[in-house]
Amino acid sequence: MDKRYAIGVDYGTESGRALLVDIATGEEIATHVTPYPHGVIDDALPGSGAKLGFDWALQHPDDYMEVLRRSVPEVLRASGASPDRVVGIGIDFTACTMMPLDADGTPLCLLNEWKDHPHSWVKLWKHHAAQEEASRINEAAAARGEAFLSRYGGKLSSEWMIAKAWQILNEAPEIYDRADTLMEAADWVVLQLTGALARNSCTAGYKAAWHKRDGYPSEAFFRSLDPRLADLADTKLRGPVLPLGSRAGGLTERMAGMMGLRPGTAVAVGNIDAHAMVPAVGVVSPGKLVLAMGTSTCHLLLSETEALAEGICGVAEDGIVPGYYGYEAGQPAVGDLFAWYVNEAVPDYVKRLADAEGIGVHGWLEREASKRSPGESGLIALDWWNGSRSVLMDAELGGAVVGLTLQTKPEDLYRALLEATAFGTRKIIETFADGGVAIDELYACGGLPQRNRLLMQIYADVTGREIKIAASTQTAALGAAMFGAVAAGTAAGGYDSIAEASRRMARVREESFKPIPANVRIYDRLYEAYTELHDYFGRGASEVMKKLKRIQTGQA
Ligand SMILES: Nc1ncnc2c1ncn2[C@@H]1O[C@H](COP(=O)(O)OP(=O)(O)O)[C@@H](O)[C@H]1O
Ligand SMILES: O=C(CO)[C@@H](O)[C@@H](O)COP(=O)(O)O
Repeated sequence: MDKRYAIGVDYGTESGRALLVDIATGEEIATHVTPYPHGVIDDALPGSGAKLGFDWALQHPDDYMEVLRRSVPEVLRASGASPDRVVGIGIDFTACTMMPLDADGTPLCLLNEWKDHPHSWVKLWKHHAAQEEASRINEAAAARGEAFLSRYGGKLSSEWMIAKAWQILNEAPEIYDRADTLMEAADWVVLQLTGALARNSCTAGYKAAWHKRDGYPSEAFFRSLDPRLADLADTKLRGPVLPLGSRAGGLTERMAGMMGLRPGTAVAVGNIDAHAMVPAVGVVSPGKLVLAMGTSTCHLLLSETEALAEGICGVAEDGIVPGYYGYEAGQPAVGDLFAWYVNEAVPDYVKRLADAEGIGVHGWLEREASKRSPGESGLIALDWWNGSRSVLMDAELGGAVVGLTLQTKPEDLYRALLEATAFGTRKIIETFADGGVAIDELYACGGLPQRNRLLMQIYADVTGREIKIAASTQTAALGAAMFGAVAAGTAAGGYDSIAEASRRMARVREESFKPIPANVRIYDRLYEAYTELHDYFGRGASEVMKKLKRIQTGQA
């Protein structure tokens, strides 16, 4: 029988990758990565050099097109697959990564008139400069007893659509007025591919407070924030919201020509990167927590019921796999935290030793830290280098390391940072359980599980649970490809459900990480210390982290 393929395009924080997959077996035939030419723009705008404010993070929309221009033709070339055999294409994206568009769907930052204004650019998920708006949204929603708030653990994040939209309105009303729509980058790329405006239920549900039955928050709520926001849902956020796996449309002639694919090839609605990974590790039923571990970690879980637990970032019906409530929690700095240490704080001698051995700084630190046993360093750290996105949901919190002495070594600190992220994950698991959301099994995917064995053993020891690892090293792109096959449907050579696609295409590795009882006992005690610090700095006993932030940003 002739082979059939799907292409998944995964848009990460620093780069995008295309993956061509055999849909009968899940075999990954070819992959290609395109680093974003402009990277993360957090200092000054390209072109004008206009300086950006504190906590800003932008991207260039043409970088997303560059991934399609380079990586898709490259996977076709490398695989030798005929475009006729590609049944569907799906994409996944970081989120909320959003931008203002004009009526033609052109990002305002690509128009001469607006290109020098920071608010016309794509705001990346980790743009944290809308915290003031987020705090006011949360106060207003709590005061009005808005039902949507409890679906987001009691707080909407500064990373999300409404806070970012309001920041644009507050700081650049002329850009807000000029924007015909505000759109997730995931939906914008689908719009480019198909010409169809089709928002997806995943980003809408998790990032724009949209609900399958109730829609967006009410006009009255938006009006209570600011009368100018009253019609936000009907104007800037308008457009159909379609369930995951829906066919947004077919590839336009122009895009098909650009990528070397067949016009009309099915294109799935967009998806969030972490959420796309769930079916790609074979998880399409409740009780299995998926840790999508990369720059950040997202924790994803399916459930038959809607429980409004404290630890969640969001719960959305059909938000991950249609037919279930999907829960999301997250830690916004994990790989990024380790990267910070390696890039900003590791002494030169470590770099020299690692270079001499040709093993890379992470590899050297992992090896040396593995020689330590739990608790030996006397250190404990809080993992909030990029704020807290779950349980506390507070972007103004910062990191901390307690127990430093003159004997502390770089590998001790590195290990303390790995452990801090594991404690943060345990805190999320326990908060879910306390809120009535059962977790029976742990699965890990993303870039980190294959890169750092010590990290995964620490996670098994700290959580006291076995951790199964995805067989695929590009789980998000694989998930996106699966949704591409579902968008095609069996009639066009794909699948009719993501559960079926997952059964055929997803696998976990034979090897898993199992807890070591002696380590579990020590980590139980260290976790008590973590919880003490977590509650002290995070629940109001000490305002010192906020005080520092106020001094840093020049507030009273
Ligand atoms: N050996 C390692 N140990 C721990 N972290 C690592 C290691 N190698 C790379 N990283 C971190 O992994 C992150 C990238 O993860 P990846 O899943 O590839 O990217 P993304 O989340 O952007 O899709 C970076 O933050 C990097 O610092
Ligand atoms: O916020 C989400 C998912 O909800 C992610 O897109 C965001 O944390 C970015 O994830 P990465 O770690 O860069 O893949």
